[in-house]
Parts: sequence; structure tokens; C-alpha cells
Amino acid sequence: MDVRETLKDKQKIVIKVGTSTITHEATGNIDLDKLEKFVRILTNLINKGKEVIVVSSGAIGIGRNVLGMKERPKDKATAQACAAVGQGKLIMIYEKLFAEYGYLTAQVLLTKESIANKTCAQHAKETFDQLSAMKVIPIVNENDAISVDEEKYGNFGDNDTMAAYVAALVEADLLILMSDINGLYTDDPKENPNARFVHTVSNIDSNLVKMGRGAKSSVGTGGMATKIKAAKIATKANADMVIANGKSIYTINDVMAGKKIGTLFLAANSEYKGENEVAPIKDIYKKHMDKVNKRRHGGGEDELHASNW
Ligand SMILES: Nc1ncnc2c1ncn2[C@@H]1O[C@H](COP(=O)(O)OP(=O)(O)O)[C@@H](O)[C@H]1O
Ligand SMILES: N[C@@H](CCC(=O)OP(=O)(O)O)C(=O)O
Repeated sequence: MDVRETLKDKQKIVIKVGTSTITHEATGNIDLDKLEKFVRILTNLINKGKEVIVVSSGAIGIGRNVLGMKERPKDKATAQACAAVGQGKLIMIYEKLFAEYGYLTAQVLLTKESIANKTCAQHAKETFDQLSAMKVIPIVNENDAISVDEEKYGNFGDNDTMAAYVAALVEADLLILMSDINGLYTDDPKENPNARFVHTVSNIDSNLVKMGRGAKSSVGTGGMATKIKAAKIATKANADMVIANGKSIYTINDVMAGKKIGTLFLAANSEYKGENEVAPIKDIYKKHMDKVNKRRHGGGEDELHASNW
């Protein structure tokens, strides 16, 4: 069986949406149409018998937007205040949309301590388990109103790694990170036009870690660096992880249908592990590099690959 087919059978799924996925790029306002579709897609997964846990970013972005701020807040207190305003709005909308389909939601706000401190983590797990038993959908975010740069434990700062910790805590079998890009490339394609798409990752080695660079958008936090970190956490906890493009939220259905879309990181215990699968080098670039290699060393394919990695 093709490894992607196995995604159809995943039962407990953590889905993280970034600020860029749920807001309009031009205005920073909530993209209601997208959120409505997102909730319908999740409801449909639940109706199929799956369990979903939502990790939603957006508190700071939405808060800053309704407060009329043009720039990302630079100081801690303002960021925290924006989060406090935005989180309320965000949860209100999720609650309303899920209620339309007869589902209850629960707001779960975590801090780094919730995971790093064993007792707190146990309490958090009990909450998730109980919500699951009650068929209530958790909508999770970092408690940014109090945890921005929290001193003792630090803060997550990005929801990618937090979502991975949540996936590990609830023993999910799949984590999906919806991003503003198709998945992982060998380099940030916004900077390097020759970056190649990475379809499947079996081993998160040092080469792969080097590929993940920071965020370039005005709303995104973390970029691919935090997603690779998240992949390490999730796969170690035996969950597969997919990074996919949230531009069309229906991509979630494609992932769940087993289509070869996004980047799939295989769980540590996956029987499908092999070589990392990277898209072939672009034709024009390949021809150019062939010429360069030949001129320089009379070399071929091997050097071409080495130089690109
Ligand atoms: N190797 C890479 N492959 C793909 N994207 C990368 C890579 N390195 C850095 N990035 C950047 O990461 C961004 C996605 O992360 P981020 O801005 O945090 O958005 P989001 O929260 O929507 O996921 C991409 O738009 C891209 O600019
Ligand atoms: N917890 C923050 C989001 C942090 C974060 O990772 O943002 P993003 O890169 O948009 O997923 C918030 O709700 O604004």
C-alpha cells in the first residue's frame, strides 16, 4: 500500500492553522468564508468517526487588527493585550460555527509550563481526555496574554511546536500543519528559485534541519524552522505529520484522502521509512548545472546534487 493511503485511516488528528490561513492578507481581518469551510471540513471528519483537536493561531493578529494597529506589536505588554482581545473574538467564532453543526467547543490555553511541568502536563492530558469522552472539540492556543516570554519556562512563541507537543500529549496519530506554503522545500523558495519540494521525510537529519528557515510574512511566526522542530517532536511520539498549504482549506480533505500533497514526515515507528523523497531538480536548472559541473570538473549528477543540498 502507498504510504499516503495510510493517512485515510488516521483516527486522532491535531490540525494547526496559522494566522495567515485564517485571516485576509490585505486587511488582517478574519477570513470568515475560510473559517466556515474549515469548520465544515472538521465536522465532516468527526462525522466519519475521527477525533479532531484544533490548534488555532490568530489571537495576536486578530487582536492587533481590531485595535487598529498596522504593525506587529513590538513590546511584550502590547502583544499580550492584543492576544487577550483577539483570543476572545477567535473562540467566539469557532464556537458559533461549530454550534451550527451541533458541536460544542472548549477553549484550551496552554503555556510552556503546561507541557514542561509533569504535573501540569498530566492535568492537561486529563482535560483533553475528558473533552474527548464528552465529544467536545478542543480549540487550543498558547495563553499569549500571560506567557509571552514567561521567565521560568519560557514560552512556545510559535504554535507549530506547541501543536506537536499537543499531538504527543493526546497521543494523536496525525498532526497536520496548515501553512502559507505547499510544504517543505530544500530552501525557502521565496529566496531561492531553485529550491526543490520535499515530498516525504523519513529521517530528520542535519541536512534537513538546515533547510528550515524563518518566516517571511508579516503575520507568520517561525517559518519552516519551527515546523521541522515540530516534526521531530511529533514523529518521536509516533505521529505522522503533514505540512500543507492552507490557501485552499480543502487541502485537508486531499491529505485525508491520501493524495500526494504537502510534505509528509513519517512517525518514528512507521514501517514505510526509507530515503527522504525530494522532487527532481528543475529541468532548466539541471541543464545549467550540468554545464557548470562539466566545465569545472567534468563532473555530473553527484556534484549537482551535492551543490544543491
Ligand atoms: N525550506 C523552506 N521551505 C518552505 N518554506 C520555508 C522554508 N524556509 C523558510 N520558509 C518560510 O516559511 C514560511 C511559512 O511559515 P510561517 O511564515 O510561519 O507561516 P504559517 O504560520 O502560515 O505556517 C513560508 O512562507 C516560507 O517563506
Ligand atoms: N499564539 C499566537 C500565534 C503564534 C504562531 O505560531 O503564529 P502562526 O505562525 O501564525 O501560526 C497567536 O494566536 O497569535
